[in-house]
Amino acid sequence: MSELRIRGLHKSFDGHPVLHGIDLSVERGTLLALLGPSGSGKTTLLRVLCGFERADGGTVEIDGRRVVGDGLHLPSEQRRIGYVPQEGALFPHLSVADNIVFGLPRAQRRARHRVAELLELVGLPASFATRAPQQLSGGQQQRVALARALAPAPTLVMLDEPFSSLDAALRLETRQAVAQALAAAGATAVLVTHDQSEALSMGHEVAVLWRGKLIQTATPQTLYRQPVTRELASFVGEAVLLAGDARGGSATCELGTLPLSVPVADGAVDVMVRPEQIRVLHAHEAAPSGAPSFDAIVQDVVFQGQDAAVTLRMQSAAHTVVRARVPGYRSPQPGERVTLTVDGDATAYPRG
Ligand SMILES: Nc1ncnc2c1ncn2[C@@H]1O[C@H](COP(=O)(O)OP(=O)(O)OP(=O)(O)O)[C@@H](O)[C@H]1O
Repeated sequence: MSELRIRGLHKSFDGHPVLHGIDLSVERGTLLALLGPSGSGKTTLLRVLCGFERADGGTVEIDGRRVVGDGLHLPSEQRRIGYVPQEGALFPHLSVADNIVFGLPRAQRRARHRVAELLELVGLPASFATRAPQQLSGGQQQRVALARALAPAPTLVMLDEPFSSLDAALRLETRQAVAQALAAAGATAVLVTHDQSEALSMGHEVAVLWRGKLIQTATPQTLYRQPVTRELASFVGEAVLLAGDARGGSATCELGTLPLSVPVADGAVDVMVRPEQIRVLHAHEAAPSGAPSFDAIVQDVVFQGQDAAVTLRMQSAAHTVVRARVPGYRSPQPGERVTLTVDGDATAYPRG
């Protein structure tokens, strides 16, 4: 059953449309990542759902109850939404425990209702209850913000770029802790982010907002492997795009004839593969039997430890330049002659 159901939602500011007819459902107990570039309307959608902004049209239902539609605009406090903002969300003059119970009825506040249980849920020791927020790291503060959002047992939890102020190592650790806490609480959640790796790693589903429209809602795997537009392919990861010709469920391009994950009409296409699908074989290595292979010269290597980004000039008539991503320990040298093969399916976008 859908915990959140949005139909035909519109919102404009000063006559400029920001959300155009959004349709979206989030199933109970799942985490939906709402991904989009800056200015695509993510925050506006979140603010309309929370009741901080009025929609111009459309409907919103939370747990089967209409909160927006036909002139209805239920106040935020009646929507049973837990909200985790970007940063600075905790009251500095209150202890961790007082922050957690802040939104609860007075009697529960006094009884420090479920503080130890909620701290445990977000992976923090019970002894943190008496600390001041300033005595916690940024990631720990965001976990307390989540505990506070979960305290009133909301129907829906909204997280607005909650990791953006954390450094890389803390971000990974906090993401994991938050995902585990949401799953353990059985929460239905919407995570707003412009970070594709965050959306792909945390979302059960990812919805992509592009210039105020939802252009694709899919599992992380499908979104990454079969993005619906070339622009989206480049936004959710690195994309290698080559001119080609589609015929009978395959496409032929400078990297050979590749099976298509989704068939398209025969004709001129742009073929998309991911850089990690391009295997770079050193001169002494043989291509897997039967696999077409292509000569190339390494132009540039950016070594990043775990892996390396390799720019290659193909030794075909067009001398096309492609980018591959290889494991760091297999990183080739600039100027090296190599052989390329491609693993897996491609995605094609009809031209014209
Ligand atoms: N209160 C407002 N008044 C006028 N225009 C607004 C208002 N709020 C947002 N906008 C405009 O709506 C568009 C979408 O903004 P929004 O903040 O929703 O995007 P976003 O995807 O959350 O971006 P970011 O990732 O940068 O936060 C922008 O063009 C913005 O200027």
